[in-house]
Amino acid sequence: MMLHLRSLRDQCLRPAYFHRLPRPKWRGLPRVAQPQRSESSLAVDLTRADGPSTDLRVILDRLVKLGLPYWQTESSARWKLAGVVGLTLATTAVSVVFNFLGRDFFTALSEKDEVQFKYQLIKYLAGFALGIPVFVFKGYFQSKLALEWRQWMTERLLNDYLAGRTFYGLQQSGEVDNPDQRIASDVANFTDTAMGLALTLLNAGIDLVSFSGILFSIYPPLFAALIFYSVGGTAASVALGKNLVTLNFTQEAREADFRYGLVRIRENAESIAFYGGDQDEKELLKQRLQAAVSNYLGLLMASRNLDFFTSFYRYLIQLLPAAVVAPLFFQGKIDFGVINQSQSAFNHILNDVSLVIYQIEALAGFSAVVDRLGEFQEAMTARQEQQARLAASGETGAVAAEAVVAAGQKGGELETEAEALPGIQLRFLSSRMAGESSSCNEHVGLSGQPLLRVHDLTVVTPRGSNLLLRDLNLEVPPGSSLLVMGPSGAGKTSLLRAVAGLWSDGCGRIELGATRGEVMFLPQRPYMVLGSLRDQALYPRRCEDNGNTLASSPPLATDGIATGLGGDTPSSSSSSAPTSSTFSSAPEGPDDAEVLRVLELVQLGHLLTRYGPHGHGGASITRGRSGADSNGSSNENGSRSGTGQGTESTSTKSEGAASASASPSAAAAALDIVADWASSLSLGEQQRLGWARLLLSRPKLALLDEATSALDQDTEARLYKVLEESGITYISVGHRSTLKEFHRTLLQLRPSGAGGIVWEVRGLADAAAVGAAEAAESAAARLPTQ
Ligand SMILES: Nc1ncnc2c1ncn2[C@@H]1O[C@H](COP(=O)(O)OP(=O)(O)OP(=O)(O)O)[C@@H](O)[C@H]1O
Repeated sequence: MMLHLRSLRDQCLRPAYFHRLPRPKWRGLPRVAQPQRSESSLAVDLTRADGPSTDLRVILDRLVKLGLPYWQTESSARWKLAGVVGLTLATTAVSVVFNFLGRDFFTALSEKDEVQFKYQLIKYLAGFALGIPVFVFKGYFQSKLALEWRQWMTERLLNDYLAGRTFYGLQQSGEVDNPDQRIASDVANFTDTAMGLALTLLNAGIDLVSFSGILFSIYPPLFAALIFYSVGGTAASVALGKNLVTLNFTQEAREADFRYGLVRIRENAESIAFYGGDQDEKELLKQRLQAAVSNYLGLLMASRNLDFFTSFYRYLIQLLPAAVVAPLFFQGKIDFGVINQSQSAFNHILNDVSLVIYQIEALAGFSAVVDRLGEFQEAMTARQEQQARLAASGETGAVAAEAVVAAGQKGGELETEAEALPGIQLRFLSSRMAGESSSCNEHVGLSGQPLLRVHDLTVVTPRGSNLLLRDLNLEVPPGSSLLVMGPSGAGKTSLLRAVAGLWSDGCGRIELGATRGEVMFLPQRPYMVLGSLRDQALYPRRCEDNGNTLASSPPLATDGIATGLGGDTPSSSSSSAPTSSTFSSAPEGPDDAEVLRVLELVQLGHLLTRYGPHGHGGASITRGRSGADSNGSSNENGSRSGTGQGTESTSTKSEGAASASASPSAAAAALDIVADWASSLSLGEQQRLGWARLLLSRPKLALLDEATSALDQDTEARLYKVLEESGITYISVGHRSTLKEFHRTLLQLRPSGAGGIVWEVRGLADAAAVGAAEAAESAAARLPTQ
C-alpha cells in the first residue's frame, strides 16, 4: 500500500476529495523527516523548523571533525596535498613575476622604445608560456584531490550509515532529513569547497606578504588606503550576508524534499496509477517546488542586496590605486609602468584581504553544508554509541535458566501511558553479538536451550508514544513454530521487530540461540533488490556458518511438488558459484543448481522460461552475465504486473512444467537476467521469491510477517510443509485461521475491555479446540431459537 507524504486526513481521503482540502502551509523553515523505504512508518513532520546552527564554535567543531580524519589517516593524501600546496605557491610566484614583467612592458611602451618594447613583449609571452601551465595543473590536481577526499568521506559515511542498521534507526526517529542528499551531494560540496577555500586562504596569505612589500615600496599611503578600504568592506559584507547561511541551509533541505517526492512517484508508479492519484501527486510536488522556489527567491534577494555592495566595492578599486599614485606620476617621480604595477599589486592584496566579501556566498553555503553533515555524523555516532551500550549490556551474563511460561498463562492488561523504560535487551546467546563483522563464523551452540526466550518483554513504539505489549513471556524451542495472531495494530509486527533487534524501546529481555545473521525476516512485501534473479534469490548475501550453506546441507525435501531441475541440474563447473552483476565480491553461497531447484520448489520455475534466453517477459531486461548458450524452450506467458493485494492462485503450473524442459544451461542463464522485479512480479511471486531466499539461506530462525497473504491456501500449505521439513524454527504473524495447522504454539493478542491488549500463549492443540468451541458457539448463536 502506498502511503502519501501528507497528513493522516489526506491519507484517508485521497485522491477523490483532494481538491477540496485546504492546502497545508509550509511553516517557518520546515524540515521533512523522510523515511526512505518503509511505507509502514511514513511519519512526516512538516512543522519541524530547526534551522542551521548559528554558533560559530559548533560550526568550527563540526568542520574539524569532518575535515581532519582524511588527512590524518591517509598519508598518500598528505603528500598529494603538499604537491598542490607547492603548485599554489608556484602560482603566486608566477603572479609576482607577471607583475614585474608588466611594469617593464608598459614602461617600454610609454617611452616609445621600440627595441626595448619588443624585448619586453617576448619576455612577457615567454612568461605566459611557462606560467599558465602552472595555473592549469594547480586547478586539475586540486580538483582531483578533492574528488579523492569526497570518495573517502562518502565511503566512511556509508559505512556508518549502513552499520548496525543505523539507517533504520535514523528513519524511525526522523532525526535528520534526507540522509541520501547529505551523503550524495553535501559531501561533494563539502570537499570541493573546503579544498578550494583552504587553498584560496593559503594563496591569499602568501599573496598578501609578497604584494604588500611591492605596494609599500611604491607608496606607503596607498597601502594604508587599501587596509582601511578592505577592513570596512569586510565588516559591511558580513553584516549584509548574515542571513545567507540560513537561506542556504533551508534551500538544501527543500530541494531534497522535492527530489524525494519525485523519487517516490517513480517507486510507486503503479499504486499511484491505480489510485488515479496524479492530481494529488502533482499538487504535492507543486507545493514542494513552491517551497524550494520561494526560499530561492529569498536567497536571490539577499544575494542581490549583497551584490549592490560588492559590485561597488569591486569597481571602485579599479580607480582607487591610479587616483592615489597619479600625483607621483605627474610630478615625474614614477614611471608609467609603476602605475600599472601598483594597480596590479593593489588588486592582489585587495583580493586577499577581501576574501570574506568575495566568498561570502560560498562561505554561507559551506557553513550550511558543514552543519548538515555534522548533524548527520553526530546523529549516527549517537545511535551507534547507544547500540554499543545496549550490546554491552546484552552480551554479558550467562544463560539464566528462566522459568518456562506454561501454555495458557495470561499477560496483564496494558496501561495507556508509557513509562520511562530502560530499553529491551537482546542477547545472542550462541555467539558474539551480531553486528560484529566476523560473527558469522563463530557459533557456540547451547544444547537444550530454547532458540528464542522472551522474558518480561514490554514493547513500546519508538520514542515511547504508545505501549503495545506488556510483560510478555514465552519460549520457542529449536525446530518449533509459533503463530502470532491478533487484531490489526495490536503489535504483532512490532514483536517481530523487537526480536529482530530493530526496536529496542521498552524493557525486558530477548534471548536468541542464534546470531543476528541467522535470523531472517520475511515481510508481507519482500524487498526487491536491484539486480539479477540470482541476486534476488540470494539476497542478502552474508557469510554462511556452521555448515549451514545449502552446498553442505542435505537437499530440501521437494515433497514431489516440482521435479524442476532437481535431477538434471547444471554442473557446478558450468554455473557454479554465484556470479552476480551486483555483488562482485560476494562470499560463496548456494550454487546455481541449488538456486534453480529452490525456485522450482517455491513454484517460480516459470520465471526461468519467461525471462530466459527466448522469453521477453514484458519487463525491461538486461543481461547480467553474457555467454550462456540457450536451447531452452520458450513459453512466454506475458509479464505479470500489479500490486495484487488479493491472493494469487498457482496458475503458473504450465509455465513451471515448461521450465523443467528448459536446458540446464539456459535455465542457469536466466538467473543472470536483470529486470525491475518490484514492478514486473506479482505480489504473490514476490512473496514466493522471499520464501526462496529463506530456503536458500537456511536461517536458524525465520520471522514471517504475513508472508503468504497474497498466496492461495494450497500454495501456502506447500510452502509451510517445505519449511517444516527444512528444520528451520519459525514465527509467523498472520490473520488466517488455516495457519494454525502449521504451527505448534499460538500467541494470541486480544483487545481487553479497558482498551488495551492482553496476550495468551497456548499449545495449538488447545487453540484448535478453543477455535472449534468458539466456532460451534457462534454457529449456535446464529441458529434460530425454537
Ligand atoms: N514507527 C512507528 N512509530 C510509531 N508507531 C508505530 C510505528 N510503527 C507501528 N506503529 C504503531 O504500532 C502499533 C502496532 O503496529 P504493528 O505493525 O505491530 O501492528 P500489527 O499488529 O502488526 O498490525 P497489522 O495486523 O495491521 O499488520 C500500530 O498502532 C502502529 O500504528
